[in-house]
Amino acid sequence: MDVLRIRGGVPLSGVVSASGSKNAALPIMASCLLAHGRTQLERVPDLVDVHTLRQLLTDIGCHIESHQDGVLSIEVAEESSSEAEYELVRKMRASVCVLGPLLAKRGFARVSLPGGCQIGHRPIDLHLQGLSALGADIEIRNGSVVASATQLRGARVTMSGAFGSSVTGTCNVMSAATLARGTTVIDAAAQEPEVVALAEFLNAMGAKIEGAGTETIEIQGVEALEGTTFTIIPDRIEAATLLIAGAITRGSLTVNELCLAHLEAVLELLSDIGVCVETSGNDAVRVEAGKNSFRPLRVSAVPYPGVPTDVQAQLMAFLSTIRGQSSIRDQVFPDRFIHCAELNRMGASIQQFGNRAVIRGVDRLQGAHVMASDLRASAALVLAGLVAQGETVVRRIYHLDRGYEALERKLRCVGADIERMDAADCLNPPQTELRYTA
Ligand SMILES: CC(=O)N[C@H]1[C@@H](OP(=O)(O)OP(=O)(O)OC[C@H]2O[C@@H](n3ccc(=O)[nH]c3=O)[C@H](O)[C@@H]2O)O[C@H](CO)[C@@H](O)[C@@H]1O
Ligand SMILES: C=C(OP(=O)(O)O)C(=O)O
Repeated sequence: MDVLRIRGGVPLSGVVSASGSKNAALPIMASCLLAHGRTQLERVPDLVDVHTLRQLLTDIGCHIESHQDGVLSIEVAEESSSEAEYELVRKMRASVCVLGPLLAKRGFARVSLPGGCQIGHRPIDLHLQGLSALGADIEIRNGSVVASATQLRGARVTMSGAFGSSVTGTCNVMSAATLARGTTVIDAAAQEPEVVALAEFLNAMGAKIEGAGTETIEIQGVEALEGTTFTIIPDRIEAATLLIAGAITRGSLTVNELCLAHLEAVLELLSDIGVCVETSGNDAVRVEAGKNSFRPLRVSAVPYPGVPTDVQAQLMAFLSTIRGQSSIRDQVFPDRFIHCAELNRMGASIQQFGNRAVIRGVDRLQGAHVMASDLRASAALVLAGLVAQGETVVRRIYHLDRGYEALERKLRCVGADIERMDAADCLNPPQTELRYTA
């Protein structure tokens, strides 16, 4: 099993590019099931979740070819199987996004209940209520959702749950509604850029969707959708992770090929902390953190356009290195705090109180052997390792590989001392000495 070994303390400097967005690419790939003819997707990130979904789509009849530079062509070759098996679905949350398209196009879907990151309770009741409202018969049988419908009908549905709107729930219902008879209105729709990207993609295939990016989405059903060509939006979570890598190492780092508009809350937060943030056009940001003194602060992770829950762990790593007391509340996934204990192993001082973590900044983190528990927790541990004194070994990086394209290569290009190696070659915990600030 691979691990990442990081020797911390190098301020990152230079230029690095954001990849295409995982969370936009996955529902878009799933929605290719709705179309006749071939779709060409550009800027698809090369990461494990994309490979997993590719396998799943192949199993249910898609013909998929990879071309150079992240170009993927997807065409439905046959429709005899509409069953997404546990072995693949358990590996990632977004596999549930095939449910709506299969139901709308083939009238039947059997999809294992999804896996994904262990970041707390992750029901799919809003997906199922939405699809039922469109006329589907749905039951849970032996760990799978079994859904059928001869013809979906437009309806008014809500995506409002106890912790906000569901992102993949909105994607599922919106894509199913494209082929429903009549008009569907989704109230309390998720407003994330990935939902907007999916709506734009579906419209490019011939759907009639309005209002994506607001809390009300209206979809007029059409008879059929046709393949198209579409470019995946930049990954705002990866971009934020890279910017925090620049800041936490007190470096000077430019991230380009990102979408500035999608990162406003994160950039404002970095500025509030005291990081010098310079933007250039709509697609590049430089963080300069060498000589600044930073301020602790209170952050709440909330739905878009606020600070994303998917950046919460990475921010926590950064705040751990800033003197004074900060706090982070996660209002989307109130239990998403497994990384606290691992950051504390590196000398951080973090205490969890319900959906809030209180962080007392320390002068220095120390290298340690740590274990990744989920995708963004892995990223947080890598960031902590980049600034820690001595050597950090991050284990279980298969979580990281699910959602980051070539992260260690990108970090190495801007100066990080980071390498992937076999766990067996990295057995001895590093010798470090812990020094806390009072
Ligand atoms: C593949 C993908 O795009 N994953 C993202 C997506 O996950 P995902 O779409 O799974 O997350 P949701 O937006 O559905 O979840 C948001 C909140 O709603 C709750 N909920 C969700 C569905 C439901 O049917 N009932 C319900 O109560 C969840 O438990 C959570 O508290 O959005 C999350 C929130 O921005 C991100 O962290 C994930 O990276
Ligand atoms: C939580 C995430 O992914 P998933 O929803 O696939 O578990 C994520 O991308 O941070």
